[in-house]
Amino acid sequence: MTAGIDMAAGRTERARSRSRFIGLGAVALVVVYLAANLGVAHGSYYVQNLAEVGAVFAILALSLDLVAGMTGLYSLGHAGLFALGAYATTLLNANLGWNVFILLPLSVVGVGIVGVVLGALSLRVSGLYFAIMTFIFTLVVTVLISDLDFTGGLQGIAGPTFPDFPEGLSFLGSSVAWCVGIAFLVTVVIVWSIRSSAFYPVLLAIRDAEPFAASAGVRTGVVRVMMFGLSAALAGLAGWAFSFLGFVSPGQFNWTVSVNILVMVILGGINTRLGPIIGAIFISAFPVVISIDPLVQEVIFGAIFVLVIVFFPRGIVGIVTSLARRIRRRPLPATEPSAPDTAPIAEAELAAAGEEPQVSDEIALEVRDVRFGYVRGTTVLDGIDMRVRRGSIHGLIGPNGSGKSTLVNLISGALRPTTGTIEANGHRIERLGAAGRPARGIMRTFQTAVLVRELSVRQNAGIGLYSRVPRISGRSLAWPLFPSAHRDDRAIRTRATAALARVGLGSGWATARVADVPHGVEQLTQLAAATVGEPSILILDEPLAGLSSGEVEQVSEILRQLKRDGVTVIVVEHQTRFIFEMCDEVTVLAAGELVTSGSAAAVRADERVREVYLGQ
Ligand SMILES: Nc1ncnc2c1ncn2[C@@H]1O[C@H](COP(=O)(O)OP(=O)(O)OP(=O)(O)O)[C@@H](O)[C@H]1O
Repeated sequence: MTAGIDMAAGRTERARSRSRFIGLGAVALVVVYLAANLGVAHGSYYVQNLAEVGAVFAILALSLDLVAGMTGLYSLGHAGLFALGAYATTLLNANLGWNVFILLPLSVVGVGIVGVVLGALSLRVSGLYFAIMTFIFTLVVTVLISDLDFTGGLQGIAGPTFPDFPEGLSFLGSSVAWCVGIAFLVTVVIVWSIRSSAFYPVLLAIRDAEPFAASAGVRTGVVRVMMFGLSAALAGLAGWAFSFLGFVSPGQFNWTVSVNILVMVILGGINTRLGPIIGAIFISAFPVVISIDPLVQEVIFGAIFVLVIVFFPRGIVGIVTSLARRIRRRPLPATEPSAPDTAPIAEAELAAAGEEPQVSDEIALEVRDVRFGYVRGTTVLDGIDMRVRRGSIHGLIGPNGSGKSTLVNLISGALRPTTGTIEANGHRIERLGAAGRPARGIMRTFQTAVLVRELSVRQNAGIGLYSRVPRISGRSLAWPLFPSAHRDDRAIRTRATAALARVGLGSGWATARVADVPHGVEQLTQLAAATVGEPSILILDEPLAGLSSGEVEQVSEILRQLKRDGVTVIVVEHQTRFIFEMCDEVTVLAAGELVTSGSAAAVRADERVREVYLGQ
């Protein structure tokens, strides 16, 4: 007991000194930033221009990393968005005399709205098609600014003059250097804040494991569009700041600029804190500092880029972090989740539970006359009825291709039935998307674990709490500044740790990256993510696939415990022995039709089941 208290005290002390360290680090960074900005603002024209252009491109690279790195949207539209910010500021100032400080929110919000519209249109397609759509956007913008009379055509137009500091502040030096520097700082704060927030794992889930994110309650399409809007707004900010550096002309915003911004992100290190900044500084400063023949320079750039992509896909920062990880690497626990390091459900807890709880007669979930076909005119499920009693373990079995996963996908909202109704906890849910299920108390796992491989086991488990954290996306813009965010971080961590312990994954696994853990641990992590939000209905699609006999026994124990906790469990599984041992009731499908549904004993004895499923 004393040891436990001492350990807790030790942890608190460590946490305190860690946050003191982070606080001191933040103060040191601000001091370094202010000193650097002051130095630039007093520097020569050459130094100022180098730093200002570098900072503008760093804003662009960070804004692109928000979508390319965090949500997997490789945009080639950022030069177009950048141009809109720069031209809007220049033209509205030159022609209408609007103040540059009024043009700041206008550029940011205006380009942000363009980004939302472009994102909403382009996100109907993905991957390569998304890149092409956004590339076309940049082409259209550059054609327009080249051909229209009032934009100054190919010659361009002189940008507005940024007002100097008033007399008393003239010791600060160049006001443009501060303007660009502050725009850069604001971008860093927003992007880093999102990276440090509880929303960040959710974004990576949208990128790498979309069905998992949707099953946790994330409206993935909406979040993608909003992220693209935010990224566009930051590109608009870069354009606003850039307009004060001299002339704006079409050549500064053509499609090669979009490619360059992407190269900055990838070369520096995609989805890393410093990578986009390092990439932007390197690519924008290289031609200025090393003055060589442009052709030779292009060749050197190309060679560096190819080498990095082939050998170090995570860029310059990736090289450093993988070296650091190699030095720090800690051994993982034994591969069996029931090994000593893990914490299988406590014996005492099981003993205290006593007799198996009675299953109530209340219906938790009812499927009525559901029909579905993947292609119009075909039928995969034909008039399925299924009633699941509250607190029961309900098995769903049938030969391969009988429609079990399809039915599970209809219940969990990944698909919508052609006709028929689905009612859960007294609410009709058949028209509600997957993201609406957690609010109705429904969570699920997948046949093949769908997780974010670069995140830890605990971070993945925490994603299951998404729908329980209020305004998580909005607060992520300034996450460290909200006291409530610190409370949420702690709560997510504590609940995810507890959920992992409930499925037998002790602290040894919690911090391991999913990419490094064995299959059994992945399956249990899915289970922890699905149960962390304490759903009333849990759907498990083949939870035993690929598990060892020890792990199967462990999953059986977990199901028994869930039943004791009053959770209704629907389980699809091929291992009939497990199904008939574990389940109160079983529904059998064959070729998309209902064969029978009833108590496990009755179904087991049913001749039709033996024929269609057991092959007897
Ligand atoms: N995305 C899809 N598009 C078209 N047809 C599909 C799709 N997914 C499944 N099917 C078809 O629907 C039918 C039912 O498939 P489903 O995966 O639901 O069966 P299952 O009982 O879960 O099979 P298994 O036990 O092999 O996972 C099969 O004929 C399958 O080929």
